[in-house]
Amino acid sequence: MWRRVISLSSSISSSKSTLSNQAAYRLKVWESLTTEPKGGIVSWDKTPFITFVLGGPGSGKGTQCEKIVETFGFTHLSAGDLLRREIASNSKDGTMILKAVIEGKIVPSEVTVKLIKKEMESSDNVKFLIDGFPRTEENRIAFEQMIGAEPNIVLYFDCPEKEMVERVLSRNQGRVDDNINTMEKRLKVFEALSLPVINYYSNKGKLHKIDAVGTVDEIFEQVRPIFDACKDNWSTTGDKMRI
Ligand SMILES: Nc1ncnc2c1ncn2[C@@H]1O[C@H](COP(=O)(O)OP(=O)(O)OP(=O)(O)O)[C@@H](O)[C@H]1O
Ligand SMILES: Nc1ccn([C@H]2C[C@H](O)[C@@H](COP(=O)(O)O)O2)c(=O)n1
Ligand SMILES: [Mg+2]
Repeated sequence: MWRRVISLSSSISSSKSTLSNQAAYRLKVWESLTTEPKGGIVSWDKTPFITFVLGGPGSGKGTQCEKIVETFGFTHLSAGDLLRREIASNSKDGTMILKAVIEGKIVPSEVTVKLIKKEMESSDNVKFLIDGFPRTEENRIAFEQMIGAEPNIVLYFDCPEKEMVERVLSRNQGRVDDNINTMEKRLKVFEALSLPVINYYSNKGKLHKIDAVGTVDEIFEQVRPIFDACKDNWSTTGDKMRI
């Protein structure tokens, strides 16, 4: 397995420029389409507290989100889960989403942000963990434009590729993308398109980098103080929002 990951790493640089070019093109198209926010941004009764949860495939985002929900009362919105729900419900975008997920590609931002927005609007909570999003600069800009908000903090679970591959291949949850072929593609996409987003938040001083190797409880002990330190920020938020 390790050997396969090493060879994958060496192929990343050759594929990166193509992926980046595609992303830059899509970003340009997106920006040209979104001079005005579509469908109106969310209007809040109380200021939301938004956490983006980032990290490579299998780095443990969902696992840590469950612990954050239990301990700090956040609402967990996993972009991947919302997209899988669309596939399962045979919605109009279901086939397109399934194809993207199997190929390890990123679904167009407008589709994903609409799903997130719907969940945020119908929630009584104002503390959100948005897991696996934004995966690209296009995702990030779409969120800002369609939701009209930015994250308060961003968590980044930093995990070696070897560990991510092992975790994904032993996950056993029946996911169509938990196989070595899709995983190799997802790792390339993560490096080419998601790392720039992580750097963006690092430059803004919003990033909390967490070493994602260790037991689930050990990792959570790095996460806990981040939220303890934010409690004052969200204690002024209420529990209702409206459109
Ligand atoms: N610290 C850990 N040590 C060992 N295994 C872990 C750890 N954290 C999570 N796992 C396991 O690794 C697998 C991947 O974890 P999880 O689903 O939380 O990752 P993820 O970042 O949400 O992945 P994806 O981006 O593919 O949704 C799961 O089977 C989970 O039980
Ligand atoms: N912002 C996102 C999040 C997810 N996807 C697609 C592509 C991913 O490989 C897949 C699974 O996501 P995960 O459960 O690993 O977070 O869903 C996307 O296109 N855009
Ligand atoms: Mg997950």
